[in-house]
Amino acid sequence: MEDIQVDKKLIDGKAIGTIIREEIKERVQKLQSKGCTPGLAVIIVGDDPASHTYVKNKQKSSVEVGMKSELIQLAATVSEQEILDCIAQLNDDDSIHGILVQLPLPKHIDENRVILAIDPAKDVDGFHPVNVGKMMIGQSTYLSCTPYGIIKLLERTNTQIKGKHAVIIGRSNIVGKPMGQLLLQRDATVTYCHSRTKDLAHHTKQADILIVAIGMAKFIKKEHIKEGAVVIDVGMNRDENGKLCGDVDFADVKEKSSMITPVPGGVGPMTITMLLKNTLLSAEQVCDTDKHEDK
Ligand SMILES: Nc1nc2c(c(=O)[nH]1)N[C@@H](CN(C=O)c1ccc(C(=O)N[C@@H](CCC(=O)O)C(=O)O)cc1)CN2
Ligand SMILES: [Mg+2]
Repeated sequence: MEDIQVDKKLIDGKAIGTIIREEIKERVQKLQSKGCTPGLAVIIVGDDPASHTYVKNKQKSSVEVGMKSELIQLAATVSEQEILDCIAQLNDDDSIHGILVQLPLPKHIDENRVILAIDPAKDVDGFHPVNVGKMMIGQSTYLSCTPYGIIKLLERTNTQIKGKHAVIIGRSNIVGKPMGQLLLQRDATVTYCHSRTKDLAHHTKQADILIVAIGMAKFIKKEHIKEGAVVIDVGMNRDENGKLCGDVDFADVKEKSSMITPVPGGVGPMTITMLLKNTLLSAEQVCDTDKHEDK
């Protein structure tokens, strides 16, 4: 018999993402049998190679689960009004259930105005203030894909959240801030840390669940964590050899943690998985008469 080595400490976002994508695919097939194909439109501005890679991945993944994918590529010199016009057209297009604008945008474009132009019902990134507001007060809505994916990683690994102390390093609108809210709603005690936090290790050492989104390669060492902590690494950096790595020094921290996400293959694949999930939910709202609880 084949001996399959399973690393029990590793939170395998790629594997968990694949299982969830299979579930999404089945639900897409159900919609298709009723004559409705979920459609995702992605707007990309400029030619940042990393952004183009993520967008290609989003397109490929959406087609793999049976969705229609539409790509709108705009030059880096495009005016803000042209982007807004493009969004207005997609808002009115009944074959499109999800719209996202790949970030970051060029400096001359106001990201907030662009996000505000997306119909909240099609905002599958969960970045529109209406959806952020709903999330804050615990109403059913599209959740920002990275924190939503992290919640799914914790759930699917049976990590208890209730009563645990979760420490988040990072306070961005798309990861840190919503992450804390989602954990709070699941009865965690939440501490936010950031670049100005004094004695960071004092806080991180108290974490049962440590979420790291600080943007500094291999910054978190074993001295920063409590024995047995669950460590979630949102970072994506290049190390001194140009190799992709997280904000956590994986080799240093792994032994002391009870579970840890790798980079690559941890949080990243879940971000795209939850984008597919949000697009599915949007299409179900429009096409399906069945009620779906799990938003
Ligand atoms: N409109 C949005 N823009 C951006 C988002 C977002 O959610 N919506 N998030 C990031 C980029 N991003 C998706 O857009 C993203 C980044 C990385 C990954 C990922 O799977 N990473 C892999 C490694 C990839 C590699 O080899 O380079 C991993 O961690 O395993 C997915 C999505 C900013 N912009
Ligand atoms: Mg800008």
